[in-house]
Amino acid sequence: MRSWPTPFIPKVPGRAPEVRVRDTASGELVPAARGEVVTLYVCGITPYDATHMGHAATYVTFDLLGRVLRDSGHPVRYVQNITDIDDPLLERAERDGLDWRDLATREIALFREDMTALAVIPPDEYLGAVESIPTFVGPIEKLVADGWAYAVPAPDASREGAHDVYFDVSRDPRFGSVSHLDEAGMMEVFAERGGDPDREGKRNRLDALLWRAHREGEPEWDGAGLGSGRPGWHIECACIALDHLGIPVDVQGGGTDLVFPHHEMSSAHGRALSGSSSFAGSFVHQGMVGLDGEKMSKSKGNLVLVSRLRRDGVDPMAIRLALLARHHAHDWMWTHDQLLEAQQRLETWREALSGNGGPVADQTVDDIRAALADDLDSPRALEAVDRWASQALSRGGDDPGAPGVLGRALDALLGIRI
Ligand SMILES: Nc1ncnc2c1ncn2[C@@H]1O[C@H](COS(=O)(=O)NC(=O)[C@@H](N)CS)[C@@H](O)[C@H]1O
Ligand SMILES: [Zn+2]
Repeated sequence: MRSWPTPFIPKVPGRAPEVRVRDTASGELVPAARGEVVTLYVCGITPYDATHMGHAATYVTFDLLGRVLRDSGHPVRYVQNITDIDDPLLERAERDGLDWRDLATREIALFREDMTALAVIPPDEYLGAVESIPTFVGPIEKLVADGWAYAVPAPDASREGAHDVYFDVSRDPRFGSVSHLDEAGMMEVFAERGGDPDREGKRNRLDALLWRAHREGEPEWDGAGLGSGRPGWHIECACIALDHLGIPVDVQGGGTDLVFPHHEMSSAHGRALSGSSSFAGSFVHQGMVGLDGEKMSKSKGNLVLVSRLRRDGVDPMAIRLALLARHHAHDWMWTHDQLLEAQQRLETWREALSGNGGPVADQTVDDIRAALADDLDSPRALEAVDRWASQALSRGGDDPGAPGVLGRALDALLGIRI
């Protein structure tokens, strides 16, 4: 699948320290890089209601990680999927009287535009689930052959004697090692996030769907020995990560609403397929962005869309700055005031950088690097720039090169083009 144009990334003298991130699985602050090249798998959108502020916060956060990793001397191999087939997409298409493929195409195009406007560096590989389905069939058959997965009769399938296929979570001794939820905690969110705990014939209520036999009116693909049907959600990310990056990946990224079941399950599937004892060196999660007291989500429909703000003439750099002003690890509420503050901050920075000199900026660049290398502490990075700008505006400065150095650092490290 086509991604979007890569923004120019200026060179900045020096380099960031080794980046450390808070790993959800261990709870520890760990180095994001475990070798020279860093492999990064970030879950992509399910293409409808794109691109709301929650999506944008997530992709800007992992864009920041990619930028500071490159700046610290690590090439990054970045892969992202698109869940362009799944129940929620089919349900939304149904609700809006659209063909699900048209809905996906329209929303992916909008997402590309928004990512481009927000100066998000595209993944090296951008894979749709639909185009990748042929690569899921073999691995699912292998999971069955190796005893990790089993068939459940599907009496409502369109073909007599058809079966769905489920992953047996009781076979995985490390199940729960990502979310650290107990069974009750898992059961609390499993159903609302795509699980089917009450499905007849499953060995364990938390077992996850790997392959769904064709039902009347649903799209279907050739599943070879699995029969005609379509893949489950979690196996998609496990297979794409395995095929395009290898398991373990260095970093698995996503929002905190993916910790369970999605990253727990894709980790279980990926470890079973690869034989690796871990799915990722670290799991990094973006806190939930809300609006008016509730998580911004499609089901609630309380969405602030990047494209709508852009259409109203809001500078995408102000949107990005508003997102960077909040630490990625915390949940937070989007307010219009935050956008106004970000616009004001951008104006102040632009004015301070427009002079033909300024205070020496080397320390400011070091402070930005140190903040981002410390679990992507973007609020602290922005405060360093605020200090330089207020000094430049109040006392001026005699370093003619300072605005250029700092302007390039803002672009390369924060993705903020002045
Ligand atoms: N309100 C929110 N705040 C922060 N991140 C969010 C919010 N809503 C969704 N996200 C994140 O945005 C990304 C895309 O979400 S999504 O469109 O629902 N798609 C999916 O979760 C799957 N396609 C992942 S394979 C996910 O990482 C999700 O955790
Ligand atoms: Zn995913």
